[in-house]
Amino acid sequence: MVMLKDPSTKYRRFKPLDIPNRQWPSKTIDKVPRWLATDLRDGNQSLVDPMDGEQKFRYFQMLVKLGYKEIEVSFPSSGATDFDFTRRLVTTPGVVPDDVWLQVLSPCRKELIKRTVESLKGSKKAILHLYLATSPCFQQIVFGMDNKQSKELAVECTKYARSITKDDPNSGVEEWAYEFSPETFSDSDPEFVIEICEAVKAAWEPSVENPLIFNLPATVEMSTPNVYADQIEYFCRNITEREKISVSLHPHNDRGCAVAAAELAQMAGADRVEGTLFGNGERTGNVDLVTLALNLYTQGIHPKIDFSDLNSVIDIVEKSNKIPVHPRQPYGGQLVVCAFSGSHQDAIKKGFVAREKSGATREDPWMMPYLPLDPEDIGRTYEAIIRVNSQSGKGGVAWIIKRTLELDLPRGLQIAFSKIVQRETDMLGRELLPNEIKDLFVEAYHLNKNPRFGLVDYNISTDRSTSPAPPPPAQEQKEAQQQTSTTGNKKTQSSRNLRRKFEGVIEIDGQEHHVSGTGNGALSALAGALKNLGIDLDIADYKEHSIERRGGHGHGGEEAKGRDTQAATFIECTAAGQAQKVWGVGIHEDVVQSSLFALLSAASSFLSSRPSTPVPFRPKRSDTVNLDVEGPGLSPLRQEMNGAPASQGPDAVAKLEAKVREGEQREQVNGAEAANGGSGAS
Ligand SMILES: CC(=O)SCCNC(=O)CCNC(=O)[C@H](O)C(C)(C)COP(=O)(O)OP(=O)(O)OC[C@H]1O[C@@H](n2cnc3c(N)ncnc32)[C@H](O)[C@@H]1OP(=O)(O)O
Ligand SMILES: CC(C)C(=O)C(=O)O
Repeated sequence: MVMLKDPSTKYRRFKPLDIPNRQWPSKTIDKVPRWLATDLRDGNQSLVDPMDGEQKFRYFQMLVKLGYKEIEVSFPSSGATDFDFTRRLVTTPGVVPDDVWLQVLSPCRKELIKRTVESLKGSKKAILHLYLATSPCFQQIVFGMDNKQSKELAVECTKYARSITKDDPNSGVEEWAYEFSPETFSDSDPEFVIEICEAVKAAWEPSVENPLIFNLPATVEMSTPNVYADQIEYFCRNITEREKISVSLHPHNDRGCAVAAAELAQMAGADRVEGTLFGNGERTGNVDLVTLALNLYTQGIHPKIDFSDLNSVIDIVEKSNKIPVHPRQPYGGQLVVCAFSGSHQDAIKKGFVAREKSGATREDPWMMPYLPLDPEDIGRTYEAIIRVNSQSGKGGVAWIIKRTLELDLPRGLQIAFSKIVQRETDMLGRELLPNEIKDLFVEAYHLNKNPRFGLVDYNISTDRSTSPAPPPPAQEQKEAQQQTSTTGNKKTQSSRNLRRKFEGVIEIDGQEHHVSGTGNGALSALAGALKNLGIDLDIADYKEHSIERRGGHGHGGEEAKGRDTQAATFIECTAAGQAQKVWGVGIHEDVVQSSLFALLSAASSFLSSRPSTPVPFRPKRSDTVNLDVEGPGLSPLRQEMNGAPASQGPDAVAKLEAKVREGEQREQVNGAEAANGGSGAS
């Protein structure tokens, strides 16, 4: 079987209504309709496994909690489950609030109407809902009835219903309302719909205070939504005693336009909408009440339904229906507050940064690229907004780091880290979760543990052996402003433009060593010390900001307790004479220490980026070595390391590594000798 070449022979084009002076296109929706949730009836009847009493009960309680005041709870004549459930609602004290209407559905069959009415005995507010098909297709095929017979049956059943409900003082219900649905309204002759509804109205005799509900279902959605709106406008204009009528919509979603149909039809004059949460229902479903409500909300109209915790609603709906909410479902779908693609993430991130900077409160106007609704308003978190896969760019990655670690990465570091993330997503072939990205960052920039270097102790002092320094480069101006003489965390004010001396103990690959170096500030003094180790790094970029955090990362895995302020430092280094750039990150309560950590982080990355390269020089444990002074026999090796670009190829690197290992072995022998009573001098 294939699609027809000419489908017009089989499918007739829908003939639109001729109402040339239609008003609805220039109307707007400016009020909340009456909502009727039919999840427990129309939704339930379409499930593979309809809900049991317990599931219906829990679902009902959720609908009440959300704020629905009219709930179609069952088709009581269908069997014990629905009948007993209705009885349970009516007879369990406190379950149905006084302002909530229980609605039940019955076909136009007297014995079924009677049973239906019985199920409500004892309730406060009840809506009896009868339906009868009015479209020629249904009349002819299903019922074998013409218009006249349909009208007679509708009137007869309405009169019967009236006699056992509002006209019966012993009905056992405090307040009755009546709803009639000309089923397949969307495919019915509009004039006949008016005719049958006038007859039903006359049989029921509604009042302004207690209007009759004419529910006009698109039982099957058969046309574009504007046609449905025309049909509704036609009905609203032509039905008499409009003030005694509540015009209700019941759109199904066969063409995927149920939401649009419901919205245009409200513009056309409807007062009430029937639907289900997330659109469960026959075939393609009923109109989605969540979308309708939140569409209103994002137009500044509170829908009177509280979706503040949409996730728990989804949870109950999915468990009860045994159907997952589609990841792309408007508002509720898992993916609808997420952006994977780089340019979307970038725009959203910029949007949030701008909002934060402007000091906007939660109530202030929402202006956010790609996000029509503030996810927080429906209980969804910002963390979920940006998700990272191989389509993502630096903006999204930076956003995740901002949210998880409170770090504002400089642009260059964003680019560098996003390459690391990209490599990982390409390798894994899947999305990376925020925590995985955070862990990747912590590992890449050694926030928990620097694999090669550890700052054990240090002292920054004025280097009195040298003359005042020339004007400092960018990062050192920053250092100069800090101008601290620091021992551990203690700082004292010092004079400007004096050279600094770093003296300290650095752990290198597990062994502690005394090192020293000088520079225009603490950072460059450490850089000087590293240079003496053969790691010649120039600082090309330096950024720093403070972070207020509760707990979180510190170097060496220390957890900061309580709320405290820390400094985050980002340093980009170039290896002298090479194009290679590496970033280092440091976090510490002390700003100087934070920058020293950042440099050691960069140094570690620099070495690690050169495969299997050990630290060029490894003095013995406990040796005190002033590396400002060239150690005997060290210089050639160090020079080789400095001068050996990674591009020299594996052979060159291997040779170099062999030399280094030889040197290490020599040192170990020396160390053993020293331990056995040697002088320990290098
Ligand atoms: C558009 C809608 O969603 S309408 C709601 C549909 N929901 C349900 O049907 C769920 C509950 N239904 C049921 O439990 C059963 O179908 C019952 C109890 C209503 C009827 O069961 P049965 O008597 O076994 O009939 P069955 O289901 O086989 O067929 C439906 C019958 O009702 C008739 N019928 C259908 N709609 C209506 C109506 N609105 N008014 C009167 N009769 C109707 C059909 O013509 C058919 O009659 P027939 O047996 O004389 O041909
Ligand atoms: C009973 C009616 C309202 C119905 O469910 C429909 O037409 O879809």
